[in-house]
Amino acid sequence: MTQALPKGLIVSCQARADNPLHGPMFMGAMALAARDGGARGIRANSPEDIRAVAAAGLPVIGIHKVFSDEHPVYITPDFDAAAAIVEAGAAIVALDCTPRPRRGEHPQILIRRILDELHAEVFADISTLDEGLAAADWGATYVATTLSGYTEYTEPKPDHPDLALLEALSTRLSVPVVGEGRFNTPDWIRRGFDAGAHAIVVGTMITNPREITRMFVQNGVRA
Ligand SMILES: CC(=O)N[C@H](C=O)[C@@H](O)[C@H](O)[C@H](O)COP(=O)(O)O
Repeated sequence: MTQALPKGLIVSCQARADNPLHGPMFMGAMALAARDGGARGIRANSPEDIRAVAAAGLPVIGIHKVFSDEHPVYITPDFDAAAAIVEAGAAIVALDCTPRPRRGEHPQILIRRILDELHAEVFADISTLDEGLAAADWGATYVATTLSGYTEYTEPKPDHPDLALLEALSTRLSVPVVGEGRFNTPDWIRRGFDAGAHAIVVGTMITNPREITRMFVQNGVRA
């Protein structure tokens, strides 16, 4: 089966409401810049931003973040969120496939409905090997390390990607495995591909000038 997501670098173009670059105009421009720099795909949040980044002509991994005080799951937590981003032009839907409480369907049901009813591919964001194996069993088209370090039961936010998880998934799975989360330098990306990644998603270090500036200030500036 041919997948929509090519091998290579995928750039995540996201800016939350408190970020000066929030909004479809900026995210659309980021996607064009990423395409011209060699990105093979774009990850974007919300129907508005997805419509804007689609103009770059690359495959889009769409997410729809819905934050709530009641549930820890916020990345595409239910079927309506998935349907809205497919309608906006995402051929691939990424969703949280951890077993944590959510407002929508169990991920097993959600994956099936996205495949069968929306005819989109499914990109499973997971945080452990078991979660990745389960998501692939349930039919996910891709499995990605996105949530490692961001669930209560995984190592809290180390400053490097989870290469061990990437390698374990690549060894065990036949679906393409994607590295995502804290791939902050080209060297980490190389190591990610060496560990078996089909693609690597980079966000912050390419599309978030506020965090890039902070990193320079904290690590390079002498007071
Ligand atoms: C945990 C979570 O919500 N991750 C989000 C998923 O869409 C984004 O905030 C990240 O920026 C993205 O995964 C890329 O990772 P990094 O920015 O580290 O390159």
